[in-house]
Amino acid sequence: MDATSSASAQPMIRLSGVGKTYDDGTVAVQELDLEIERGELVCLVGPSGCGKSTTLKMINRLIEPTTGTIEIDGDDVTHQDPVQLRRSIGYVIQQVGLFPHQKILANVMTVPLLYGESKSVARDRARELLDLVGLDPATYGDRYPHQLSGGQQQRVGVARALAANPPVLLMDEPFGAVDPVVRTRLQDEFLRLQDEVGVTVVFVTHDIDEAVRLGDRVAVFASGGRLAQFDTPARVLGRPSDEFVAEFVGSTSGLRRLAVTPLDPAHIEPLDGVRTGDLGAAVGTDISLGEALAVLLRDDHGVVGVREGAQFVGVLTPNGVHRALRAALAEMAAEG
Ligand SMILES: Nc1ncnc2c1ncn2[C@@H]1O[C@H](COP(=O)(O)OP(=O)(O)OP(=O)(O)O)[C@@H](O)[C@H]1O
Repeated sequence: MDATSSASAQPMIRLSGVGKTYDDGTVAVQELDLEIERGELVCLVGPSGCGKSTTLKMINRLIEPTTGTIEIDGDDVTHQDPVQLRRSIGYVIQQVGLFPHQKILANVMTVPLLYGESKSVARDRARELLDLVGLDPATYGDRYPHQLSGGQQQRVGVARALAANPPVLLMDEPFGAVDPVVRTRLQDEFLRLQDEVGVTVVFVTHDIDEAVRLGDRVAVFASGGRLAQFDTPARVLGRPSDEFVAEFVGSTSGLRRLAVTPLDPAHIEPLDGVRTGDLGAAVGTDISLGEALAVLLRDDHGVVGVREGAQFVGVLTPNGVHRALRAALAEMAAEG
């Protein structure tokens, strides 16, 4: 095995036996073991005060653990210079922390400049990043932070955190302060962006809907910093590991689970005889069952086109979706 393959075989972030007891005796995190793969998006979720933020801040050493070790890409973070470490890890928080007296472009440029890039390289990089987060640099670059909406400021925060090309991005309730509609849009955009950039993300939220929507895996914390379950969204919702998780994910977990259950292609029906011009809405083949149901309910045509790229490959009908729902619900019931 060469150096590259052994490096990529290990998790990007590994917490082993990590604990934090604050000076006043508060146990914020207990004996935490967590391994996060390269390119994975892991959500830490749980009720207020269960140790999510403390865990996140131990990864970039804003807080020192009392016990255990934390490795990033195989290197123990406690052996690294904290300032250097923090520069190499992106960090996005709810209070974006943009410099109020600097224009947006200058705000994003700070990071490449800090790394010793020339002004012109830093400016190009900042423009590219603003574009990446969906803000036209020509429109927004010359504005000051207070001239942007909360959601737009949050995007700038994400752009700035990505400016150093960090392998790891830590996010603490980044979309917590924006209204639900903007929040959903930011979540969608962020998922696309994360896919494109391939960065490993640890994302703190107290909102189970946000966690199952974004996370490849979800770590559910119980109070006292106990990790109650670490699993895929579908399994956390479908097979909670204990009473606490079951209660936390709530009684609507069946519905939530549909949102993370992919539509089985077996339930897409052939196009036979349907003129694509007659189809109202169209969806992709990677749609979730929950979305399929929602689109069908919204659309008055009763038939929704399914596209792969530009090509129509079939249709969704109320019958097909009904069959898919029954199959998925039966599977959930069988899993108990
Ligand atoms: N500096 C501190 N000194 C003492 N106790 C602290 C300190 N910071 C946090 N705590 C306590 O540690 C526990 C975990 O806090 P933490 O902020 O990690 O929780 P959280 O899950 O992120 O909560 P929230 O969702 O409310 O932000 C809480 O009981 C909190 O009161």
